[in-house]
Amino acid sequence: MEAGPPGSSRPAEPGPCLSGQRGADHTASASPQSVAGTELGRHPQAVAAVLPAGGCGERMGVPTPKQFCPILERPLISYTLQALERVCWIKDIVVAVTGENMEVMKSIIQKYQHKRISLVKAGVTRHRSIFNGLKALAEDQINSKLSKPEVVIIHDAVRPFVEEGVLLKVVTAAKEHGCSDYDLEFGTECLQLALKYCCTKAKLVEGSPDLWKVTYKRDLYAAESIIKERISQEICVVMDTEEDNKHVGHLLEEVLKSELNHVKVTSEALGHAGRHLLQIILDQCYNFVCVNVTTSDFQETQKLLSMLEESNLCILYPVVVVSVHFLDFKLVPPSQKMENLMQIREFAKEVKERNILLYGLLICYSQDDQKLQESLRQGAIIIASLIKERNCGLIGQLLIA
Ligand SMILES: Nc1ccn([C@@H]2O[C@H](COP(=O)(O)OP(=O)(O)OP(=O)(O)O)[C@@H](O)[C@H]2O)c(=O)n1
Ligand SMILES: O=P(O)(O)OC[C@@H](O)[C@@H](O)[C@@H](O)CO
Repeated sequence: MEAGPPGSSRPAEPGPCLSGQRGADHTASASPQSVAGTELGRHPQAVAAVLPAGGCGERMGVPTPKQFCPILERPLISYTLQALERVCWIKDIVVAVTGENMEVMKSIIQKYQHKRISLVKAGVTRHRSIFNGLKALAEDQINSKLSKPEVVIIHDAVRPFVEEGVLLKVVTAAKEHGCSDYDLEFGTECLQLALKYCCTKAKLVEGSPDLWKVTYKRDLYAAESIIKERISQEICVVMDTEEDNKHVGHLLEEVLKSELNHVKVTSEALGHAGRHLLQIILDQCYNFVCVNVTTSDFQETQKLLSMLEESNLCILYPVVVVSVHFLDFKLVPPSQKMENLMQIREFAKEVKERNILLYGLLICYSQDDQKLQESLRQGAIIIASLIKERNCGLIGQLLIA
């Protein structure tokens, strides 16, 4: 990622920050540095980004260019766009794609509801693709919806984990710094190009370890693991009753808390028309454990699924729902219960279309405290693994603890 001015060597005067956009995704870029209140807040507009996305990904060794390779069924470039567009002071994002991938790119923008994106034709080299993006930003076209920026961030479309803090550092450096021997020594290609041919002053700023580029196939697996980890940090246990503290769902919640001590476990009842739960959904919790005890088999789970389907939560990431059912195997033979629970396969197939991964979990409810604890612990381990793996092949399966 580099910052440079489009056809001008004036220092940056970046735009105001309206940080904390509604619905902005916290998992995309969990930057601890909020830009609000920094110097960016004092200046009008002026930052744009150019994303070169016109390569063919030869080193990846697959037919699909790597920027369009799916991670959790969503193209890699969509994660990069998400990371950039949640930075409110970047006014325009110009993406350079090849003519043959223009329609693919348009459909990605539409499907994942990306905003502030313009497309230009890529060139035969990365630098030419960037140049085309810069030209679009520099042009004086009457109908152009692009505002002329004073600083342009150049960011590879295949670096999905860029954070607001590092973007801010780059933009500030573009504004403030000159060029040093150190920068020359450790310059990247773009930087060297700028130094050799432009009168632009340049500064190399330190990035974060997450800024690596997806280059080889193994990088796709690494990116997928990082994304899965980010969306697995919170679990909401949904109870089918509000008052009962001895509810077995609370016991499960306690066990989940002790088994998964790095994960935030909260609980919520579906009462009050699910208002609190709705807030949890809006706050982007991607994992739900729905405990069905006092109501009939899938009543609560179905209510939760409807709420999730109505929300926009599932557009960007697959949401995991584990429908938990308790059964005293000594009193009721599992086969009897199974018959009803088998419906889960149909539900799971339906909601998969909406990016919800539904799993079933039958926990042995023993009158013996020790045995019950053991089943709950086993249940918690299964839940943890379903959430961590997000395995589509296991949807609709009824697992037994
Ligand atoms: N003619 C090109 C070549 C590359 N890029 C983009 O530049 C970024 C970084 O380049 P690189 O990792 O080298 O991508 P590829 O050229 O696709 O990969 P490879 O070198 O393995 O073919 C990528 O987002 C890539 O799409 C581009 O916009 N136009
Ligand atoms: O070394 P690679 O060819 O993988 O990538 C080189 C460049 O595309 C990349 O590092 C730019 O982001 C910096 O100018």
